[in-house]
Amino acid sequence: MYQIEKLTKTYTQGKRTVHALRDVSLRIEDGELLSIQGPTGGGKSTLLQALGGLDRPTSGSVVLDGKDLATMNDAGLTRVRARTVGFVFQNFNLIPTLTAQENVETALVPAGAAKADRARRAVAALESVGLGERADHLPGELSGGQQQRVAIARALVKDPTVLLADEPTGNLDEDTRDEIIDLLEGLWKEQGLTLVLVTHDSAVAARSPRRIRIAKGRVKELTGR
Ligand SMILES: Nc1ncnc2c1ncn2[C@@H]1O[C@H](COP(=O)(O)OP(=O)(O)OP(=O)(O)O)[C@@H](O)[C@H]1O
Repeated sequence: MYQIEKLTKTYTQGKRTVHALRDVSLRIEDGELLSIQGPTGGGKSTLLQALGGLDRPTSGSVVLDGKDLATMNDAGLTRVRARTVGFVFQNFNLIPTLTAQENVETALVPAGAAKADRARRAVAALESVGLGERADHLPGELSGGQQQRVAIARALVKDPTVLLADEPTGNLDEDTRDEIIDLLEGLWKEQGLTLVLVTHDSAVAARSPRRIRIAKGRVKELTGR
C-alpha cells in the first residue's frame, strides 16, 4: 500500500521555480489498478517517479509498505527498485544490442540472481507475455508491440508487487494499444499487482476501476472516492 502525504516537488528552470506537484495526498491500496490522466506538464511523470523511488520529492512522504521512499537512503531505494517496483516506459527503453532474453535478464542483476536462474526466469517471463519464441531476437527485429511486451517481461521478471507504467501505449497504434492493455490487465489480475498507469488516452483510462487527474501539480479523483 502507498500512503502519500503532502507530496511536493519543485524544479528550478533557470530563474523560474516550477511546482510539478503541490501538496498531493493519495492512498493506493495493494492490488489496485489506478490510471492517471491530465494535461502535458501536469505532474504525472513526476508522481510516478516519486512512487518508484526514481526521484526524491522536495517535501512530503511516499510511504510504501511502511517505509518512506522520500527519506530512504540510496541503498534502500536501489533495493526497492530491484525487488519491489517494476517500470514500463513509452519508449520501451530496451538495450538495442541485447536480445529480448538478455534485456529481461538485466532486471535480475541488481538483486544478485545467478546466471542460470536469470536465464530460466527470463524465458518464463517472455512466455508469460507471449514472446517465448522470440527470446533470441534483438529489439530492432521486433515490432513496437513486441518490444513493449519484452519491456513488460523485464519489469515483471523480478516478481514486483508494484508495476508503474508511463504512457505504455503512447507509441503504439490502436490495435496494438488494446493488446498491450489486455496483457497488462491480465497480468494485474493474475499476479495481484498494484498497477499505476499514466495515460493520455481516455479509452485506456476508461478501463481502470479508479482514475485520477493531475493538472498543475494537483490531484483530483475522477471516480468518486
Ligand atoms: N528534471 C526536470 N527539471 C526541470 N523541470 C522539470 C523536470 N522534470 C519535470 N519538470 C517540469 O515539471 C512539470 C511537470 O512535469 P511532468 O513530466 O511530471 O508532467 P507530465 O504530466 O508527466 O507531462 P507529459 O504528459 O508531457 O509527460 C513540468 O512543468 C516540467 O517542465
